[in-house]
Amino acid sequence: MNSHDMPDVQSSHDARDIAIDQVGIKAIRHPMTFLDDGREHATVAECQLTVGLPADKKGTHMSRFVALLNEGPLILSIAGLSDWTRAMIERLEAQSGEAHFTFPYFVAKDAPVSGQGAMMDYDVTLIGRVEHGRPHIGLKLVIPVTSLCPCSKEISAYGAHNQRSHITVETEVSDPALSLRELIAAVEAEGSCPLWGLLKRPDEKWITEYAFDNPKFVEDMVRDVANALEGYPGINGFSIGVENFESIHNHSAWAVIHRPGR
Ligand SMILES: Nc1nc2c(ncn2[C@@H]2O[C@H](COP(=O)(O)OP(=O)(O)OP(=O)(O)O)[C@@H](O)[C@H]2O)c(=O)[nH]1
Repeated sequence: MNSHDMPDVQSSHDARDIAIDQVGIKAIRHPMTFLDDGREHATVAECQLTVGLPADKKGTHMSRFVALLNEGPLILSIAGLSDWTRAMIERLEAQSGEAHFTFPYFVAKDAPVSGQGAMMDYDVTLIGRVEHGRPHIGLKLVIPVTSLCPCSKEISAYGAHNQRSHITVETEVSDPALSLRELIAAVEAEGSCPLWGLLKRPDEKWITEYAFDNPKFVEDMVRDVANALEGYPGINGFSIGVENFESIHNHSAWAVIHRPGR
């Protein structure tokens, strides 16, 4: 029995008269090449692909999302995301849709003193959205840094507690030529110290002293990142969340700043 002889339940009429904002698939992993700064980055994306479904339609065409992912290699860039999302919506015979791709983005970084190179990974989500025919590109970055507590430094005879922190930035992209690598570098500079994959002893001494000379509360970091992103070319509005995985507590310190886009 081929599919033409089978009942097409998804395409049947639905009498409840309730439109669905987003329906589709999530948590599907797929090999992907991400283009940024003129370079190809091999990675694996976790995808969430959805479309809007009109009130009178029973179901969407679920299999078509997967078919689209598998049509040739998945090669994406910030600039190419809108076209991919449009193609998805067309394929699903929908009017609106969203495509989320979450993946580790690897940057080759040289240690600050020894210069030894190693990969460092950042979690990135690219979000393509088409609504009322208009494309929008969203971005979510999770950037790990070191933070060192200014209070602890001030009150202690020696040392200061420090920890790994996550700076999460969500923003709308207004210029598809935006460089992800440069944006990550601009944000990570606002921690007490950036992270590297590989550090030899001279590097470890350097980063220990660098963080000690740049103590920051969670409030300092969220404000400094907001300052760095205010007027940053190629983005429109942002939300910044900073989480310090406190080494002196079994809980996190957390701060958020929202700046709506124009
Ligand atoms: N809409 C919908 N589909 C589901 C659901 N659960 C499973 N399916 C999918 O139903 C799919 C088959 O339906 P379609 O994608 O419409 O397949 P088809 O009708 O053969 O293909 P088209 O003619 O392209 O629509 C399978 O890929 C399943 O993943 C669900 O809750 N809703």
